[in-house]
Amino acid sequence: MVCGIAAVTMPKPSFSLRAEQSSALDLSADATSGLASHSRRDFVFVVNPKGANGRTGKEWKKLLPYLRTRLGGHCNICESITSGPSHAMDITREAIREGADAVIAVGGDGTLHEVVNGFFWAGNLVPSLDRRPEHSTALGLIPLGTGSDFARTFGWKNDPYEAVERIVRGFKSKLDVGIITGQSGEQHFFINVADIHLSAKAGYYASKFKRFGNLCYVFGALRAFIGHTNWDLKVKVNGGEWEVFHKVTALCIGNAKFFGGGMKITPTADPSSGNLEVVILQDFKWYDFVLKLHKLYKGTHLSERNVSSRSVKSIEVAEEMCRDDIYVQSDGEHLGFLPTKCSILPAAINFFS
Ligand SMILES: Nc1ncnc2c1ncn2[C@@H]1O[C@H](COP(=O)(O)OP(=O)(O)OP(=O)(O)O)[C@@H](O)[C@H]1O
Repeated sequence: MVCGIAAVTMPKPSFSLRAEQSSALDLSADATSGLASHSRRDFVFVVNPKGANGRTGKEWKKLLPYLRTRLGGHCNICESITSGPSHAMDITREAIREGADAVIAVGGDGTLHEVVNGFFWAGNLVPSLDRRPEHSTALGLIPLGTGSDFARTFGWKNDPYEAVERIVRGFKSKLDVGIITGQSGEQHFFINVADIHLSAKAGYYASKFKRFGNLCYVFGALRAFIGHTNWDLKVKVNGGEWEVFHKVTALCIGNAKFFGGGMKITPTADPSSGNLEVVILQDFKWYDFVLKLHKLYKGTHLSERNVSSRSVKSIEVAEEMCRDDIYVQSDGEHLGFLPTKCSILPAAINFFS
């Protein structure tokens, strides 16, 4: 048992799920037998109240009564509001350790990214402390962000009611997770797209303009063009030889298809394929973006002369000449600068789909 039927708001990462069981619920005889702890499923909703400029928090308040009606009969609904960046990660780890059946990210791609990273600790899936070894916590998503790009791969809209119905239906599929290692050697996990150079720089600046909604991506891109140069990058695929790609504008590594608020950048990616799809844009000038933007949004850019793509299990990317200023991001979150390494963890997480 993770927490009571009543929604519980937890301002700090360390919430004792089991402690709430006895106070919030009268489990009477079952509780003493130890069976009741697993008789109702425990679903933890990790809500970023500041997502989409605060819209996530407002929508969540409206959604909660509906959620209770649809799920409350079968599950303990545990609401956990994040207090700031990275909090979703801590909440998720704690919930999994305490035996939650599902952790559901409520917010945008940044919140989902943090929840996914919370499934891991020191490179491994976080184990549950009080469940059978075969128990696994499922991941869910109520997309309520600015871009909500991950949801687009499945054709989902920012519709929280539809998302609740998916969770009620309970159908799950296995999702691959990308692993990305930054300059410091520290591992991070991504579920959507990791990208390098211009797009990552644009993402970095877009995060500063979120108050303008989806326009943040336009402002971010315009800002990123200032001082941008297409650089030669070294790429090593699947542990092979280093290969030089000249004048790289952006290199994108997709577990899923969309980034930047709806751009279908890695159109052949499939988060259940066991592969990452790499798309490299070379020697793009600013006017190429004007002329080819519609193709990037539709995902029809792979046939362009200066675009290449391939399916990989792992990829390493480094500067041909050391520069230390080539941006790297994963799932729209700034990670640092090159060099970087990515690989895939196939079928790592059960996902409500
Ligand atoms: N309570 C909080 N206050 C401020 N920032 C928060 C809080 N909780 C989480 N965050 C941060 O907000 C960032 C953005 O949130 P989120 O991704 O949910 O919304 P978004 O940026 O509007 O959507 P998208 O990423 O889909 O464009 C997250 O990366 C997270 O670190």
